[in-house]
Amino acid sequence: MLRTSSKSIQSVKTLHQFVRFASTKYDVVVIGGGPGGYVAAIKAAQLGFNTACIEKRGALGGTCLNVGCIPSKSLLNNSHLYHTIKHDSDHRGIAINGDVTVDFDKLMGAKDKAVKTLTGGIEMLFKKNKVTYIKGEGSFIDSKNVSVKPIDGSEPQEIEADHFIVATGSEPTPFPGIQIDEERIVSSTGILSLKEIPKRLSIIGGGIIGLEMASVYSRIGTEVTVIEFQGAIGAGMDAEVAKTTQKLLAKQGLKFKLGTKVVSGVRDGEVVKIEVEDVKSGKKEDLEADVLLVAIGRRPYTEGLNLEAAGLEADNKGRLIIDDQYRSKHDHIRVIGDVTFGPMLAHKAEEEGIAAAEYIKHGHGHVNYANIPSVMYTHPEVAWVGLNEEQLKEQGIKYRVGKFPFIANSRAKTNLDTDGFVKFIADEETQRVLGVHIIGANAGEMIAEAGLALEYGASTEDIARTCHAHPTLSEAFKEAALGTFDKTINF
Ligand SMILES: Cc1cc2nc3c(=O)[nH]c(=O)nc-3n(C[C@H](O)[C@H](O)[C@H](O)COP(=O)(O)OP(=O)(O)OC[C@H]3O[C@@H](n4cnc5c(N)ncnc54)[C@H](O)[C@@H]3O)c2cc1C
Ligand SMILES: NC(=O)c1ccc[n+]([C@@H]2O[C@H](COP(=O)([O-])OP(=O)(O)OC[C@H]3O[C@@H](n4cnc5c(N)ncnc54)[C@H](O)[C@@H]3O)[C@@H](O)[C@H]2O)c1
Repeated sequence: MLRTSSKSIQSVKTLHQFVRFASTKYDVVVIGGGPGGYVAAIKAAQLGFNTACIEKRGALGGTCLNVGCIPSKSLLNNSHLYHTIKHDSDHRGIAINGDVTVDFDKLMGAKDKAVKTLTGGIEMLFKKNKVTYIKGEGSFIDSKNVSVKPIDGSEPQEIEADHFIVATGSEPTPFPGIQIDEERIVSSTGILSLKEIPKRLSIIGGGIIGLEMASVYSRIGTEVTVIEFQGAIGAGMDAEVAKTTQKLLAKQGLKFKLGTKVVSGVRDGEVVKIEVEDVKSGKKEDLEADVLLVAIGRRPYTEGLNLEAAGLEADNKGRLIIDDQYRSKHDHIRVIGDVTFGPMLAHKAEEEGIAAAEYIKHGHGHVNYANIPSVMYTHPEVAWVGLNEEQLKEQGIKYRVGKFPFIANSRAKTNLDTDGFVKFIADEETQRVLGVHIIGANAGEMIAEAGLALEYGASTEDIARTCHAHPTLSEAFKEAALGTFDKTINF
């Protein structure tokens, strides 16, 4: 049952005013309905709190379900399927009699359907768990009250809560001087909803968004150029894996301009003119594209939240400042997900959502920040968890590497899909798993086994002595573990 605060009852005179202006009180109010917020709200309700979630988008699921993880994976999966059928069928004994073409509207339609089903599913979960879904923009009045501007244009509503969980997410980092119109010069949102397949796509940023979207469009016929400021792609991948990834993506037709600075990007009618400069030599070059994607990272989003009224503070990158229990300077306002510290990943936000609700209820919660997997859903996929060689060298930790290539794995051979390898990094003395880096088909699924190993402090010998089914790609995982302390069997 909802409770109405005595403060607001005192201030109302008529029943009409009471209905319009009474502040509704909850135990827990979550601001933002993305993977962090919606999971926190469900968990809080499951723990017995009277919970509401305020979301202004008009759909639950946040960036991830609406304009991030889900639509991008739909396009990645279906473009991969198309590419495989068109270019990789003949030698598998599959004859295509007739044209294989892309119906771009339907490709986009399949993506929209996946998004709609999943975001609608969260509404059902809210109903099932008795979370009140408030559709509007939440703005702090003070540290105990928020005002909600409903998206249907009705009167603002005041909400009071004992606890707040702020999960307002992130937005694309703008490129100074480049104007996004979401038509020709697009952010990650626009690239997921283009009206037609561009002939030429230039992408600023060779990070995860850049490479996933480069893969989608390259597979369906677009000429793609990735412009990256650093000397390597992959934004934080193990250097050896990043190098192999670039080689394989280049073989698929992607062009890379590494160590290259973008000077300007301007729409000129139906084309975009881009001026770039070699970071080392300073040599300038003019490029032209039909679409330019700006994907140089994301930044925390707090617009409209009225941080000052609640006394919330942000650091110089806009991340809301919290302690190790997600508490802002007020114990009853916690902050999770992209809007605060840590990797901007949906599963990280979800884990924090659970932990924040548990902290409120029990005073303790758990997220292991040393064990958050990353996956890039290109083909082959790239996945990693734990530390990479560069980080270990920096920290002066002695380690051993075990590697196993998919070319020597029987299942990969039967699948005619043998690119990539599994790389284990283990402590030199104890063989404790320190990091796992995989490039290969299904790497994103396989990395879960590495996560479990890290969580339980397994040694590579524990893994090598665990029976893995034959023939599976996971045998490469087992053999790479073996390779850190003994000879591999099949390579
Ligand atoms: C193209 C793309 C692909 C991605 N792919 C992956 C992937 O494959 N795997 C992965 O792990 N991560 C992926 N990410 C990252 C992932 O989307 C984010 O890490 C994740 O969504 C963060 O969750 P969150 O709950 O912190 O914030 P968000 O998902 O951003 O949700 C915040 C929500 O809060 C709402 N909000 C903001 N302010 C207010 C307010 N004042 N009142 C009410 N509501 C408000 C917003 O409307 C939004 O819906 C991808 C991102 C992009 C852009
Ligand atoms: N599969 C996934 O898990 C997935 C998919 C998409 C996005 N995401 C998340 O979304 C976030 C944003 O993704 P992203 O790809 O925008 O960021 P990113 O941090 O992954 O990559 C940005 C890249 O842009 C480069 N860059 C920055 N400024 C530049 C400039 N001026 N010129 C040229 N290059 C420049 C960086 O060096 C980096 O390589 C990431 O934190 C990522 O974790 C995750």
